[in-house]
Amino acid sequence: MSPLVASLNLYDIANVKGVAADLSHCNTPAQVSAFTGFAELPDSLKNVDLIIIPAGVPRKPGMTRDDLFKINAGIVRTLVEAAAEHAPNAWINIISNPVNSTVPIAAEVLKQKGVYNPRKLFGVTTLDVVRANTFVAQKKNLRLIDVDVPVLGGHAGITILPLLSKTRPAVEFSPEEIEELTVRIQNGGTEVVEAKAGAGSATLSMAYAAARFAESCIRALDGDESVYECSFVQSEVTELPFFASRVKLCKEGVEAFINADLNGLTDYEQTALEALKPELKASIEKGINFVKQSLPVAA
Ligand SMILES: NC(=O)C1=CN([C@@H]2O[C@H](COP(=O)(O)OP(=O)(O)OC[C@H]3O[C@@H](n4cnc5c(N)ncnc54)[C@H](O)[C@@H]3O)[C@@H](O)[C@H]2O)C=CC1
Ligand SMILES: O=C([O-])CC(=O)C(=O)O
Repeated sequence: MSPLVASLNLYDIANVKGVAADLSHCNTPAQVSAFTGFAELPDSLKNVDLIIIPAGVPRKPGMTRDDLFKINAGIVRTLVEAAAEHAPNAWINIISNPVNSTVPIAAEVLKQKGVYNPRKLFGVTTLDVVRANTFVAQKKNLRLIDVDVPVLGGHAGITILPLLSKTRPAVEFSPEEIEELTVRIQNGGTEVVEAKAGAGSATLSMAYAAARFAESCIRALDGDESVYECSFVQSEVTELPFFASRVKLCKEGVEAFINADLNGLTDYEQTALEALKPELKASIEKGINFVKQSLPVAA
């Protein structure tokens, strides 16, 4: 199989090139194409295997990701409707914020279209893992390539739950370091939004994260049986219907949840997990209700 990757409105030309370049070392002849809208998808690409959706407005200083809902909810709904029609079997990677709501929106749209496969719908939270690995490596003078920190929950503020106690290789952190690192990881996106002072949010680091996640999807599609990533997916690891956790990927999408990550949490992590649930639940419900309460799009 030769997985094809269709990407809708990737951030900008530089990022399209960044994703394409990063994917070029895959063993599979992956192709990356950018379209100005999925309706324009050429016939020859109708059966793409992977669709990446980063379309939508970014934050400005002072905004939360949820402030983007008003505009981005409709954009994601429209693109997923088109994806359902043109490539109903494709895996979908949702980057557009607020991910905590846009993934449930996508799921509802796919359900309405009768093509929902929860194993193939992913919210891209890879940037949280990239940040966690980077900050821990810097703090502990480790080689970045050696560090792996699972980040669970969702993709906004306190819903981002880095499990520092599960860092590989095993690392000791003081309570002060845990607090400092957790807050820095949770606020990484906001830090960039403020530094860019109105010129957008994280762009190149997101392109890197999108490329990493897309490459993992392609490897799994191609039969690699050792692919693990954190992602915001339909989930049963907590009582919430969607939750980011480490998942094992296979040709058919999510193969298994790595539930073990939630065993033996520290008191700090357990408290943070309980604290994030009401916000994440509300964001999920907001997305679901947006689709359920919308008038059907005229045929
Ligand atoms: N999941 C994550 O970790 C991250 C998510 N993001 C999110 O990605 C989204 C895009 O951010 P940037 O690339 O920085 O913004 P940008 O403004 O640079 O690019 C947005 C793209 O969306 C397209 N677009 C706008 N309205 C559209 C519509 N109605 N239909 C189709 N395409 C449309 C634009 O043409 C443009 O190509 C934002 O929602 C941002 O919050 C950004 C960084 C990290
Ligand atoms: O913070 C934002 O608005 C963009 C984003 O999701 C991130 O950088 O993690």
